[in-house]
Amino acid sequence: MSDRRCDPPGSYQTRIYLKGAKGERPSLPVRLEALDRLARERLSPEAYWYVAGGAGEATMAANLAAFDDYRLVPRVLTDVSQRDLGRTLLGRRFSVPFLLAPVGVQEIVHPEAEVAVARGAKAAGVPMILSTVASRPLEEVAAALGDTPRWFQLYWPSDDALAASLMQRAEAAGYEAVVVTLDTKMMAWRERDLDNAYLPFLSGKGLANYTTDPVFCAALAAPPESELRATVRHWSNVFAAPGRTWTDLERLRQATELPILLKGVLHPDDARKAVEAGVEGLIVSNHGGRQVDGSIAALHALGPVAEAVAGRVAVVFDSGIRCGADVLKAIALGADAVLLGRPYVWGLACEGAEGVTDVALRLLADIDLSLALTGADALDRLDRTWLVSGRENSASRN
Ligand SMILES: Cc1cc2nc3c(=O)[nH]c(=O)nc-3n(C[C@H](O)[C@H](O)[C@H](O)COP(=O)(O)O)c2cc1C
Ligand SMILES: O=C(O)C(=O)c1ccccc1
Repeated sequence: MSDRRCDPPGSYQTRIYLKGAKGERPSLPVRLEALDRLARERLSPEAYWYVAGGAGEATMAANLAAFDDYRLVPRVLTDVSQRDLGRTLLGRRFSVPFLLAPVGVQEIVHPEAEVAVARGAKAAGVPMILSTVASRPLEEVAAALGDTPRWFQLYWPSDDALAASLMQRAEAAGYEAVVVTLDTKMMAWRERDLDNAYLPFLSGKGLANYTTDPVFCAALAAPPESELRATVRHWSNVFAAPGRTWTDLERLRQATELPILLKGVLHPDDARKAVEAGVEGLIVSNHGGRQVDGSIAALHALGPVAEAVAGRVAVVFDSGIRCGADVLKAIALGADAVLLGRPYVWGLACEGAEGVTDVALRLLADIDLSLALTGADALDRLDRTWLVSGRENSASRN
C-alpha cells in the first residue's frame, strides 16, 4: 500500500504562493471557470462544444447544483497532522481517491491526445481509464503510463468476437479492469453538435482501438486507412447493440478474467441486478449530462445506489466532480472513489500532459486541505454523519 502521508500539508498551494513572491502567477488558471474559458479560446468551437456540451443543459446544471444540497460539518481539535487520501477498490489500495474518467476522441483537444493524458496521469500518480473510442491505441497509452494503474472502458460492440479481442488486448497491456459503459447505446440529441454538424468519429477520429484490432480489420475489404468511409460504416454498425439486456452480461463475463464495472447505473434496482449478475463494481454516472437531459443528478442517485449495493461491490461516482469538497461529499455518500472528467480535458487543451498533471495535483491538494480542515485524517473515516442537507441550513443529521 502507498499513501500520501509524506506530502507536506498544502505543498502545492505553498509553491504557488512562493511563485507570487517572485511576481509570477500560475500559467494555468486555478479557478476552473477561468481554465474552461482559456480552453475555449484555444479550441475550435466544434471541439470545445463537443466536450463542454451535453444532451441539453438541465442535467449538466443539476449535476453541479446537487453538490450544494449537501454540506460538510467540520470538526475541531482532531489530529490531522498526517492524512491518508487513499481508497481501497477491487481489492487494491489506491493512493488517491480519483481516476481520470474515460473521455473519447482526445485528438480533437490536443495532438498527443490520450498519450499526453497518460504522461500527465503518471506524473501526478493518478490512475487513468482509457476510452474505447480513443485516438491512440490502448497499447501505446499503456506504454506511456508505465506502472500507473489503468482500466479499460469498453463500448460493448455488437460483435462478441470484437469485444473479446479488445478485452484481451487490454488485459495483455496491463489494464486491471473493464468499465462497460451502458448509457451510450446511441448518441443522444446534442443540439450544440447538431448546430455545428459535428461528429468527430465520422471523419475517422477516435477509432484507433478499432483500426488496430485484428477482428475489426478482418471484417473490412481493405485496410482501414485506405477506405475511410467503409471503416466508419463498419464502426457505426458494430459500435453498440441497443437490443442487449441483462442476460447478455454472462457472455461478456466469460470473455475476460478482468473485474467488470458497469458505468451509467442510476437506479437502485439496476444496482441490485448488477450485484446479482456478478460484476465487481458499478459507476454511478449520467455521462456528465451528455445522454439523457432531464435525468436525475448523478449525486442524487449515489446514496440510494450505495445503499442498495451495501458494500457488496465497488461503487464509483462521476458527473460533476469539480473540487475537493465534491470528492469528500461523494465519499461520505457512499462512493469508494470518483472519476474526474471535463476539468482534466481543459488542462490537456491548454498545456498538454503538464496541464493534466496540474489539474490532477490541484484537485489532490484541494482534497487534502478540505479533509484536514473538515477535521478528518483519512478519507476512509467519512460517512453520512459528516454531512447535513445544505438547503436546510441547519446542523441536523440526514
Ligand atoms: C468529451 C467527452 C467524451 C467522453 N467520452 C466517453 C467515453 O468514451 N466513454 C465513457 O464511458 N464516457 C465518456 N465520457 C463521460 C465521462 O467518462 C464522464 O462520465 C463524464 O465526463 C463525467 O461528467 P463531468 O465531466 O461533467 O464530471 C465522455 C465525456 C466527455 C466530456
Ligand atoms: O461523446 C461521448 O460522450 C461519448 O462517449 C460517445 C462515444 C462514442 C460515440 C458516441 C458518444
